[in-house]
Amino acid sequence: ANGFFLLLKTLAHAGRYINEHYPDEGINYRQSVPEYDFIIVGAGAAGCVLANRLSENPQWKILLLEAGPGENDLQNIPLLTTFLQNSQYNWADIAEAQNTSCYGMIDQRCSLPHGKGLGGSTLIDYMLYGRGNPADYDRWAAQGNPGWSHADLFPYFLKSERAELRGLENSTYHGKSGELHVEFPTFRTNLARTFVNGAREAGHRKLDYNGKSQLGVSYVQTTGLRGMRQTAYRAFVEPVLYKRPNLHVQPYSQVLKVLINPDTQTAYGVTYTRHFRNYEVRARKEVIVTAGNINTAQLLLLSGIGPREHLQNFNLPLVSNLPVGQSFVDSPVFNGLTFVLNETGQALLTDSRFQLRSLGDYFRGEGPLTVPGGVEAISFVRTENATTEPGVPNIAIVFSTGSLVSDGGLGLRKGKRIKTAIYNKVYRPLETLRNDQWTASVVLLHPESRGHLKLRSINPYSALKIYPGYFGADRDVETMLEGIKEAVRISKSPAMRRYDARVLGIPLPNCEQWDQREDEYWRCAIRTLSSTAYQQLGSCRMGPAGDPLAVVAPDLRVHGVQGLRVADVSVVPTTISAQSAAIDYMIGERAADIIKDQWEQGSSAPTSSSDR
Ligand SMILES: Cc1cc2nc3c(=O)[nH]c(=O)nc-3n(C[C@H](O)[C@H](O)[C@H](O)COP(=O)(O)OP(=O)(O)OC[C@H]3O[C@@H](n4cnc5c(N)ncnc54)[C@H](O)[C@@H]3O)c2cc1C
Repeated sequence: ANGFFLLLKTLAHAGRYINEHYPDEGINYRQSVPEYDFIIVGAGAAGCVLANRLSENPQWKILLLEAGPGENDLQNIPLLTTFLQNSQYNWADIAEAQNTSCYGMIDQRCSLPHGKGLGGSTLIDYMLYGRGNPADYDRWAAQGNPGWSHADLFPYFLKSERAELRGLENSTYHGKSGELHVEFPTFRTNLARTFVNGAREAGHRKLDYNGKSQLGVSYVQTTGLRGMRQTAYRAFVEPVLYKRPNLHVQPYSQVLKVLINPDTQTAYGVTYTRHFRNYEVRARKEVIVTAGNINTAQLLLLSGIGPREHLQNFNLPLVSNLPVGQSFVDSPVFNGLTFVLNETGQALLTDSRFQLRSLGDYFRGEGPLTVPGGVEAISFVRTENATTEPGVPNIAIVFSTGSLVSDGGLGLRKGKRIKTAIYNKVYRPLETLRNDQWTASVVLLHPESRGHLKLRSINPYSALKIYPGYFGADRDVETMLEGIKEAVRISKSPAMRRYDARVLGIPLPNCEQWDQREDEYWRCAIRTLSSTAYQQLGSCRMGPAGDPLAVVAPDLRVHGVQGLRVADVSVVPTTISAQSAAIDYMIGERAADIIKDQWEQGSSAPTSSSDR
């Protein structure tokens, strides 16, 4: 399959070339004016929803500023997902060296990809659409965040969604008239069907994980539109941009600082850079930061909002002393559980004729290229020793056909920074093996371990120091181990035994002192090959005044500052039982309603959120 993946990679490069040489084509960018009502920083899922909903009011002028480029159809092929981490759409942050994890990554530093461009992380994500568990949101509300219980938020999930899910047409758990298409990929391998059947035999119920209950197995629901990636920008901004002269969008515009009047503690605009020139633009009403979990924290810190001592170390004048970056949490995934089959022809792109035909199929919205990164099914599991509420999973087992070598070692291996010595010893032999493989990626949904973020310098182009802290709590390793055992149990179900699938028998070089039948081997493997599951949250956590961990109030205003809100996954106060895109869309919807309520009720500014 290497040749075919090289072809796909070439297509992706062509897309990059087009973006770089014709940067504004097809983006409908309009030159900004000196003042807007609302400035939105970052065109990720939440930012795009906000741009759409706030510009519904023709009296309001909205500016959406985005640091990265526009999107490109050539890169919207879902199967290309693993390559996109090596594209211009990734900020490509790298964590600091870790003591308790990332042993298998170059310099013990795991990569932390997140999206850059119109659409944010939805440009490069795996497109899985999952909303988590009602209990996740009830936990937020119970911690002093009125308006954020599941009952409050459920309508917002439905509002965004336009479900076209075969078999769930009459489900009341799905929205039918929103902007964001949600579908099952049209293509399925027999191996995925067997996995779902095997999981059922192992006691997992087949269900809609976005329905009444979440514990069980399902084919993945994705944010695709007839097989093509649908980014947040394409869903929420592109369709309205020409119709709304009050909405301006500027790619290639990186915000450097939020401008805050130190006397009134009020945000009044931002400075940004575009094509090597700096600009200042003012906000009559509010600046809304939706720059993602990492960059939102960075922007606040650079603007004088953060822990007093940390800002003092950089001689940054303090605006509000808040724990920005202190509640960073990232769910790890273990990608090292690969099974080798006794058969060939079951994987996505094994046959060369099939590969070429698949390009034609793709343009009809069919075929294997519509499967995001090879991911086809998922089972949400509550393991025996789980501490989550009944019905709330602590592990997700994500099924994909193939293994780390299926993209020719060109995508995921590079994206994850896996050491060459490990790849060569353990995985490279699979490149020439005719037998098919499948991988169970085990995701820890509710880690106890916490990380944190710090400024590296006051240079806004310099990446933050990121300490994800994976497996700082031993308990997280044990939960992951339980997840691995459950995946192995599924592999031994009668349905799956048909393929006589065996766990890949080559041990990781740094764990060789243990036998693969011993738990200790897997504990070592977990700390070696786990990395981000792309569920980073909480760096600007939401909570009431007086909550020592809170950065924003339940109405998303930054504590102690007027005219400034944060409205993305960085505000999420506790972990969720899903990946984060659907949650980010929901936060955008909820934020838009809060803002409309506060400004449309009266013409004056909302009163100050609590000072501390
Ligand atoms: C590789 C990967 C796979 C994922 N897979 C899934 C999945 O399958 N399912 C799922 O639900 N979730 C997934 N996620 C997570 C999901 O995509 C994100 O949680 C979600 O999009 C977060 O949205 P956000 O708005 O908070 O941030 P982002 O989407 O990251 O958007 C922030 C935007 O702000 C811009 N920005 C940042 N700083 C500045 C600045 N200073 N000035 C101007 N603009 C700025 C960025 O360029 C970016 O476009 C994945 C994420 C990644 C990275």
